[in-house]
Amino acid sequence: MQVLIAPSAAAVGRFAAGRIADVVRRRPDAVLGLATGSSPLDIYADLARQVAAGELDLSAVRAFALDEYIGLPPGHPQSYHEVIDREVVRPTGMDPAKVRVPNGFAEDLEAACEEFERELAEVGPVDVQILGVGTNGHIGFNEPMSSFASRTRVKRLTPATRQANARFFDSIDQVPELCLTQGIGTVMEAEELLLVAQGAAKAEAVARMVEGPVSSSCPASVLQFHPSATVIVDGPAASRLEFTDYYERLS
Ligand SMILES: N[C@@H]1[C@@H](O)[C@H](O)[C@@H](COP(=O)(O)O)O[C@@H]1O
Repeated sequence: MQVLIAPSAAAVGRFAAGRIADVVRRRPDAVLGLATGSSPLDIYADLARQVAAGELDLSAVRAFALDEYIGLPPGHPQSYHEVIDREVVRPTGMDPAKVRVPNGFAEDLEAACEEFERELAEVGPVDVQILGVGTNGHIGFNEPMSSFASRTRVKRLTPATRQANARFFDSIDQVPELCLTQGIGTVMEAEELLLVAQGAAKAEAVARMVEGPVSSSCPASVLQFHPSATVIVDGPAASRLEFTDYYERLS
């Protein structure tokens, strides 16, 4: 695992976007793994800036989102389908026909998970998977105690995650209780994992992920087993790390 400490939250996004842009310049139809949440927003903003400046073309990229709420109607502004469209696809000029989000509104959710996995197997592997980390160490919506072998499936959100995501809704009652998420086994098949975290609220999760034992009590710790995982954090998110001499500081 490579750990990089960036001088600011914005620099985390800029540096991660640079890595992704390099992959797409080498392979214009690269397969990207997209994450939602606040953590990757600076990445998407920087990619959009590069596209607007004519430095990057994302129109041939294929992309798969990590997760989706169950039960939000199509078009709901907080459904991840909408979030990905609004924050990633439209600003960066990706082709919506090449972007897949698990279908949380399917009548048969198991079949929707199988179809998502089938398509990922056909188009994949994912070249670069973008990840954030929850304060409880979750990746995607793989909450603590998720199996490291898990595939795309229905999961129940923990009260802590519903509370953390309530800021995107009018009240916590509106936050769905169930979701679809790529499994940890699914995520680990990506060629490269790029996890970003900013702010002191993530410091403990970052320390457990990077320096703690590999355990499903902190799902993100599985990144220690990935052959090509990079964690990019700002100073506050790095503040609980003990072995900082071993990590690279970006300038
Ligand atoms: N499902 C998402 C994750 O993909 C995200 O990485 C994490 C952290 O969110 P944030 O980046 O907003 O802190 O929790 C959310 O619930």
